[in-house]
Amino acid sequence: MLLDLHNLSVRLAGRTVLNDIDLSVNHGEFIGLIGPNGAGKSTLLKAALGLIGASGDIRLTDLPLARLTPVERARAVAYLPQEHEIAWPVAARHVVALGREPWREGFAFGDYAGGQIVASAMTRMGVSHLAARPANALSGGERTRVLIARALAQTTPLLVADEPVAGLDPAHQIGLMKLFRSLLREGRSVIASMHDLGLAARWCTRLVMLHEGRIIADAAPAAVLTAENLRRVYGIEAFLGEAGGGPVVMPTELSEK
Ligand SMILES: Nc1ncnc2c1ncn2[C@@H]1O[C@H](COP(=O)(O)OP(=O)(O)OP(=O)(O)O)[C@@H](O)[C@H]1O
Repeated sequence: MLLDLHNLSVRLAGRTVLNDIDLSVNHGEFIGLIGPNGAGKSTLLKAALGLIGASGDIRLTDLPLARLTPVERARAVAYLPQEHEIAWPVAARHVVALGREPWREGFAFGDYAGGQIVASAMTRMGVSHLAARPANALSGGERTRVLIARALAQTTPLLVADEPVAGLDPAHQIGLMKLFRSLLREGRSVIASMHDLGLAARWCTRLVMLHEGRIIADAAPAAVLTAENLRRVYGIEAFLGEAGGGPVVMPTELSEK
């Protein structure tokens, strides 16, 4: 098991924001974490990584999270936060190279393998041509892709991404979905929060639907994205169909109250 959450609860400012979450991530899964604004998606991802306090059990790569050192954690899981910001005017290639930090040996002389991994992560995200550009002067979508390249360069078995497709154009959205799927063939897994239900339906192997801090569905996409669940959780009607050999989910209207 890459990640195992049991009885996870989070209270923020005196309010229970996550309630009794049980969730396991195995090798080779692309899990879409869906749910309306404020459902608790970011909180769940942060709590799972130990970035905010939570009660319950968290196991990462079969070990209690608290027993792992920061370097061991960073070798197990890479995290793309929701704010895709880079404040410093450093070259994009240096931002991606930060992903290699957890793997740097004390007195390594040159890092040929690391350099190759950084270059390959940049190629996979289509940002090689931006290598020398100051990262704080990139467009929003370019910055997001640089930060995803950094997470890929970390070569972790698990990638946790908070709204990775936000701000990407349609071609880069689909490209990223295909890239995540290709990681599964390497036995790696991805858990990503998403608002685009069409992309989630088509590319994720499993969807976890959060509503008011609780998991209300955890299954294959078609079983989670039902008319009833969409009405209850999002208050929307949607076209549910099929095209090009895969499911299509297109929100169409607000449900009647
Ligand atoms: N630092 C905080 N202090 C108090 N409440 C918080 C804090 N951070 C988040 N919350 C609350 O916790 C709930 C869950 O927030 P969270 O950011 O996890 O939602 P989300 O599902 O990621 O939403 P979105 O889709 O809008 O990003 C919200 O009601 C939010 O207002």
